[in-house]
Amino acid sequence: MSKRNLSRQQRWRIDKVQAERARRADRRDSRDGEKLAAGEYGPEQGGRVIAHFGRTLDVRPEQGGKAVRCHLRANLEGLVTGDRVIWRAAHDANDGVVVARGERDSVLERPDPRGQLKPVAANIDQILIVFAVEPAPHANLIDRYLVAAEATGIAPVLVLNKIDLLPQHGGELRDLLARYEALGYPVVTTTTERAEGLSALQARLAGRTSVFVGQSGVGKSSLIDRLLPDEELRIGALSKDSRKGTHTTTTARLYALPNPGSDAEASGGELIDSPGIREFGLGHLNEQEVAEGFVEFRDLLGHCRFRDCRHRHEPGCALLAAVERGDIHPERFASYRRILESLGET
Ligand SMILES: Nc1nc2c(ncn2[C@@H]2O[C@H](COP(=O)(O)OP(=O)(O)OP(=O)(O)O)[C@@H](O)[C@H]2O)c(=O)[nH]1
Ligand SMILES: [Zn+2]
Repeated sequence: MSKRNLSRQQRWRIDKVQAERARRADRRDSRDGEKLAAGEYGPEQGGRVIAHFGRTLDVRPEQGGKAVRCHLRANLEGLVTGDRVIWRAAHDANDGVVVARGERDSVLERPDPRGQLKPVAANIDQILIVFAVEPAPHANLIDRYLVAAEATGIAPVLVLNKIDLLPQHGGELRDLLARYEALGYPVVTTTTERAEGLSALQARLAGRTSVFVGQSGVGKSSLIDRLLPDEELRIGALSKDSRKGTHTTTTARLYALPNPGSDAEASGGELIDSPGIREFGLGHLNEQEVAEGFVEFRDLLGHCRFRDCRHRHEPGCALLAAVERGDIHPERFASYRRILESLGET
């Protein structure tokens, strides 16, 4: 539902709250400035944001150890979970201050209530699109997720869960998966019903930062519960002290996954999760971006006879010709058309 049409009074109240926040941040920042000048903070070190609550962040030190609650210098805006930062630990307390943000390899954005794209997480290596034997996926749904993932520039991976429910020969689902594998997408199968049911997924997660997306009921929570069995890990490995003030927000959190093997020190990979990340919309994409989200279209785009070809019935359309030849699967092309039709609906 859209919350874009805020009443004037609501707007005024929001502006007032924001102004008060900014004033508080300014006061805190001038205190930080004094403390920094007075040498009350240790040397600069690297870290990664594992959660954020407004201007307060939890930062995991690069060299390991518990996360530290930090605040931001006023000149730093828009930090998100997954960001790499430079920070300094306070000498006299169990907190710190973030002084700089590192370059981002990637950023995941979502529309805010006003419809503006806002970053929600950074430095993600792969988007795991979870679907399941039940509820059976519609090819169009997988394509929608793939197009949205392609638009972020982050590599998508397809995860078929609940393979314990798969009929003997795999049926239509196997054919569907083969189609996506032929397009170059990695496909991983999982089940939470068997001890080794997650090993292919764990291998895929190792050494990377991932997010899970997918329709309701496909088993995202079940998978994540199995990957992070330890409640302590889920809370984010904060020290008891800094956990006290933790707000119960729906902020994105970064979790270090335990290595399923015997070597506890090796990286099992990292996971960034929040309800806002799991839901995935296409509303902000235009026609060109949707077309580019179909990997097999890319080399053909720009080769239609008419420069403004919309790939409907135009003569000399490179996409339609590729469908004719069998180079583009008709169901993928139908998906493309259906996504275009749905663009204006949200
Ligand atoms: N048979 C079978 N059932 C599973 C498997 N994984 C999850 N389920 C069941 O599927 C149902 C939905 O799982 P959830 O983990 O809640 O799904 P979700 O994707 O997190 O759903 P939302 O929270 O609505 O987004 C639950 O009843 C799970 O027990 C599996 O591998 N095999
Ligand atoms: Zn065309």
